[in-house]
Amino acid sequence: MLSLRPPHTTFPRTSPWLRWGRLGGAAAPHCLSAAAPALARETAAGPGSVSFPILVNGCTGKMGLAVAEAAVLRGLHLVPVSFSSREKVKETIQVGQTDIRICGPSAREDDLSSVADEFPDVIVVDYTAPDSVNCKQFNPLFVMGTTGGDRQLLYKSVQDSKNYALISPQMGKQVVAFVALMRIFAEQFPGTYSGYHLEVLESHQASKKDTSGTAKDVIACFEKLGVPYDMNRMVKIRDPEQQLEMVGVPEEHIDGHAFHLYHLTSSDDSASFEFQHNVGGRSIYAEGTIDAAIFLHSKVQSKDSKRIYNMEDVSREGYMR
Ligand SMILES: NC(=O)c1ccc[n+]([C@@H]2O[C@H](COP(=O)([O-])OP(=O)(O)OC[C@H]3O[C@@H](n4cnc5c(N)ncnc54)[C@H](O)[C@@H]3O)[C@@H](O)[C@H]2O)c1
Ligand SMILES: O=C(O)C1=N[C@H](C(=O)O)CCC1
Repeated sequence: MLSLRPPHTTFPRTSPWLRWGRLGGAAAPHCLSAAAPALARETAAGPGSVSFPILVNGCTGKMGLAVAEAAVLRGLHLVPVSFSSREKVKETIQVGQTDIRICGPSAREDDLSSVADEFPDVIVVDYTAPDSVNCKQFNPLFVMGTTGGDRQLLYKSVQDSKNYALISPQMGKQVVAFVALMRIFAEQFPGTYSGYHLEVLESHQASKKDTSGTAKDVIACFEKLGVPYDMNRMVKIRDPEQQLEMVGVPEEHIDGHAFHLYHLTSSDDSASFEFQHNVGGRSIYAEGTIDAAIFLHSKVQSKDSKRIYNMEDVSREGYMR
């Protein structure tokens, strides 16, 4: 079933998922070249830069740690506490010169209210798990990178509180721009792909509990373009062996990657279109998150009338490095 003919000579009838095996080794390094420079190359805050306290929830996880490291390198003041899941509570984590005390979820509202007193302008960044998305933030100014949970409720609670927040399931600026492009595409050419069939595949680390929030946003654009899609049909790959052999995820990124493929086929199979965005590691998200925190801090300082932002706002206002 695997087509080995060059893509321009064929309109594949096979599942694009199967064709990922063929794309594997060759495509991955090229796709991964979009990743941001390694965090280690970043320098501390330069002239004209800002500094404010930042508290990162989920520091025992991959994103939380990457964001904490990026915060230090960008000259922000890392608050030495972090919320995590119950089993990690005894841990202390060192990031730069800061020893971060890990607190359990139950401490979220009580023990740490003193942090908000001590650091009134602290921005809280959350990279935990879908089941904590709707927990009340002890501090009203936050950047929500965690995906899943009840998103409507999340927006409603921020709206009701009239506080500031930046919420995005996608912090990587190149992917944010791709999703924005898809949105504009759909707004300008609604219904263009009516009658087409859509296949969506997403591959993430085995620990990812929810469906990709980015894929959901892109699918909403395809729906405007005329292609209805049942989310239950999405192929979600979480098995490391399949990821290595079929998707072509490099081994070093098995624990942290986001590979997406959207494939459109016309009803008579005479035309097909394919969109991909493949990211390995956490660096583009960590950098984007710091950009988001700096952006949100500036909005709070200027008492901006808009209260809830997304990454498109950050990018459009030139905050993404
Ligand atoms: N917005 C983005 O651009 C973006 C990028 C990458 C990951 N993510 C999302 O961020 C989240 C974290 O990703 P990760 O790769 O760091 O995962 P991870 O599993 O490496 O880390 C999650 C951390 O959260 C902690 N945790 C789990 N449940 C918790 C709870 N109820 N309360 C507090 N802490 C809890 C865990 O102990 C762990 O340390 C996921 O939802 C993921 O989808 C978003
Ligand atoms: O869990 C991840 O890894 C990612 N999740 C986001 C999503 O759900 O779309 C995107 C970035 C990587």
